Amino acid sequence: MTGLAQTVRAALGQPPAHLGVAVSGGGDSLALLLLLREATPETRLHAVTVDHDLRPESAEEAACVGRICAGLGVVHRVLRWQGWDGQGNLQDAARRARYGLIRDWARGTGLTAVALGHTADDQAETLLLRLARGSGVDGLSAMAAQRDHGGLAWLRPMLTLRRADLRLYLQDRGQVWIDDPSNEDARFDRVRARRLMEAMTPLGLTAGGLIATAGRMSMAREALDWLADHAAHAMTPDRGDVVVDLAALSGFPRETRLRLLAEGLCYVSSAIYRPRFSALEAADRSVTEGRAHTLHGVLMRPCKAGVRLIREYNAVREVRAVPGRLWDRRWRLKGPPVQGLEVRALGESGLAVCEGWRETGLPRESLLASPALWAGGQLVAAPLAGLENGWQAALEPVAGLRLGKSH
Ligand SMILES: Nc1ncnc2c1ncn2[C@@H]1O[C@H](COP(=O)(O)OP(=O)(O)OP(=O)(O)O)[C@@H](O)[C@H]1O
Repeated sequence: MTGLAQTVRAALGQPPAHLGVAVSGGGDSLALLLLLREATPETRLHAVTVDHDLRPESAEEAACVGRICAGLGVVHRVLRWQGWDGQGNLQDAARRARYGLIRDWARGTGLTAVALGHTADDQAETLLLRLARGSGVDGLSAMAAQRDHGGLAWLRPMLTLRRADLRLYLQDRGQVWIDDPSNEDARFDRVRARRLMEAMTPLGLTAGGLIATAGRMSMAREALDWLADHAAHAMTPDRGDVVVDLAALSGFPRETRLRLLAEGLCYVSSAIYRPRFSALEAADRSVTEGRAHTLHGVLMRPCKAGVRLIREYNAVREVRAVPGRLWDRRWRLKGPPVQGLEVRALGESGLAVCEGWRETGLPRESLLASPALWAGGQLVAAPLAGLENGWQAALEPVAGLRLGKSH
């Protein structure tokens, strides 16, 4: 077995019997395919290519990956992106769509893990781009060799391998790869970062050095996570809100408090991304001085115990869902099957109908932004405000939060 294949094998640990491999046809992911074949002969590989249909050649390129796979005896599937809806940034939309398509395909195929071809060079470029954004320890940390998300294990077994070595490996085997012209397009930050790195080498600022930094940042992140775990008792979820005991957090470093605050905000707003560090610092200043603050769609209101994090009514005023489906990405109302009902925020008009709301012990602001069931303008149920009518509100916080886990 070659040295590269040994590294891949070691990074995989115990490889599954069936493994998905995301192959764009570029040098990195083709090397991944060949290395996995060499490193894990007992594993059955299932290759997949997403055709983003953004360039005229893309369909032929996907078919070319199919031919390479056929030559290697590996099953291959092409998934086609249905196109961009014009929202946000095209690159980002394509990337999200790619992960979504691969996830659905993997689940449908019965796979539990998918391997990706990220390399040490990708890590170094990412670190450079994050530095430009002023990222902290989390953003500067190395990518994880395994990340569990969406019911799948996403494996990156080539994180310590260099792109140039992978190219040599392919050349030695006479294996050609597809050069995506966007890899040379200086409109993309990543391409500029790659070029910049070459220019910085004489300064001693090399990919190797950046990767070492990313590795140390990962260790620092582990330490900070450990501290946050030990301070998490100061954050008590309460029916969708979070009550922060500021006194219990007082002995902890500021970073720990900010980390937990960010997590509390994500828990309440069901946001996947954390607020910007500078915004978080401003919010922390306000609440420690006993002032209310609004951030990330969350109202931070002083209370007896410290601060209560409450979903901001304005952020959910327009949010609607069919009963049984997720509302505000975290609440699910469950009840008898009835046609023509809709989930919306309770709001002022709804709260006026809930006579017993004070007995719930929840503040008015929390109830205004709580999920309620409506038949047109008629309130049918508001479980959090004490009007149940056979309906229950179940909370499903976004995955991966410490608060969701510990309570
Ligand atoms: N069109 C594609 N079809 C299948 N797999 C792909 C495709 N594009 C990328 N991949 C997979 O993703 C890996 C990383 O590629 P790339 O860095 O371009 O993607 P990214 O998803 O934008 O990266 P990141 O996750 O770092 O943002 C590739 O090595 C390959 O395994």
